[in-house]
Amino acid sequence: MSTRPPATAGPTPGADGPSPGTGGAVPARPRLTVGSLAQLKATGMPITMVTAYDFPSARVAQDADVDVVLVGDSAAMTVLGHDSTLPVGMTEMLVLAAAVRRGLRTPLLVADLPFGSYERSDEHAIDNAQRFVKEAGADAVKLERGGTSADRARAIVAAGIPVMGHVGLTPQTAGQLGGFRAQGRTASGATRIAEEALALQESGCFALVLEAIPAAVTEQLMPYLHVPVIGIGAGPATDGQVLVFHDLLGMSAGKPARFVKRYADLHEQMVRAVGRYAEEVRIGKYPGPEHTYGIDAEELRAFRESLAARAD
Ligand SMILES: Nc1nc(=O)c2c([nH]1)NC[C@@H]1CN(c3ccc(C(=O)N[C@@H](CCC(=O)O)C(=O)O)cc3)CN21
Ligand SMILES: CC(C)C(=O)C(=O)O
Ligand SMILES: [Mg+2]
Repeated sequence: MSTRPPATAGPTPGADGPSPGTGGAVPARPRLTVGSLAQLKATGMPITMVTAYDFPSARVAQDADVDVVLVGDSAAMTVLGHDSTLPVGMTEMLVLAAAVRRGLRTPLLVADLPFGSYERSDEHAIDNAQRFVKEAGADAVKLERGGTSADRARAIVAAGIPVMGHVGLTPQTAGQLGGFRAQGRTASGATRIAEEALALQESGCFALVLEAIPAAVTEQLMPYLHVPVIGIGAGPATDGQVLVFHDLLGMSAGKPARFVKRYADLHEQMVRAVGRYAEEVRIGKYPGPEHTYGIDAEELRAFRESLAARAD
C-alpha cells in the first residue's frame, strides 16, 4: 500500500479501489517510486509514461494505470499554443503540476524544469526543483542535455530530489539542433548524445529520456546505460516509452512527429460533440425538461403575486 496519503480530496473515483477481477480482496497497485522503475527495468517489464498538464489528463493517466506521468514543458505548445517550449516558466509549470498531482495517486510524477529555470547556477536549479516538490508535490524533476546540465543534475540529486535526464532532440535547445528534427544521425552526433547520456547517468540521474534518435543508435547505447531509459522516437530497445498526451489522443495541432501514433481522434470527436450541443441550442432541443428545475405550484403563485405587486 501507499506510504503517503492520497494526494487530495476529490481523487479519481475508483482510482484507489480494488483492481478489476480481484473480488475486492487485493489493494490497488502501490504508488510508484524511483526504485520501482529500476525494478521494472531489471525485470524487463516495459515502463509506460505519458505527459499530463491538468486534472482531467492526470485522471486519465491514473485510470489507464501508466507508470510515470510527466508534466512536460511541451505544455507551452500543447496547452498554451506557443510554437516552441521556450516561453513557459516556473509559474505556469507549478500551476499545471499541482493540478496533475491532484488527479494522480499511483504513477510517479515528474516535472520538466522549464527553459531558464536551471541553467544559471546550481543554487537556482535546486531552488526551482524544490519548488516543484514543495508547491506542486512532484516526485522528481527532468532537465535537458549533458554538459553544465549534468552538473545541475548532480546538485539537485545531492539536495535530495531525483532527476531524470533528457538527451537527443532537446526542444529547449532546438535552435542549435536545426529545429525539431531527429538527432544522432551521424557518428559525431550520436557520440555527442552518448556523452551527454553517460554524463547524466554519472551525475546520479535515476532515469533518462532519449528523444528522436535512430533506433540503431539507441540499441548500441543501451548496454552502457544502467538506469531506466524511456524513449520517444528512439525505437523499441529502450526500457519504456513516453508520448505526449495530446499527440496520442489526436488533440494536437499541426503535423505530428514521425514517432507519434494516434490511438484516438479526440479533437474530431470533441468538435462533433460541441457542434451537436450548439445545434441543439439553436433548434431549441436543449435544454430538455430533464435538465430543468421545478418549483412547488403554491410557491410559484406567491412569487407571481410578489412580482406583480412590485410592478404596481
Ligand atoms: N505535441 C508535441 N509533441 C512532441 O512530441 C513534442 C512537442 N509537442 N514539442 C516539443 C517537441 C518537438 N517534437 C518533435 C517534433 C517533430 C519531430 C520530427 O519527427 N520531425 C521530422 C521532420 C523534421 C523536419 O522538418 O525536417 C523529422 O523527421 O525529424 C520530432 C520531435 C517533440 N516534442
Ligand atoms: C516529450 C517529453 C519527453 C517532454 O520532455 C515534454 O513533453 O516536454
Ligand atoms: Mg520537455
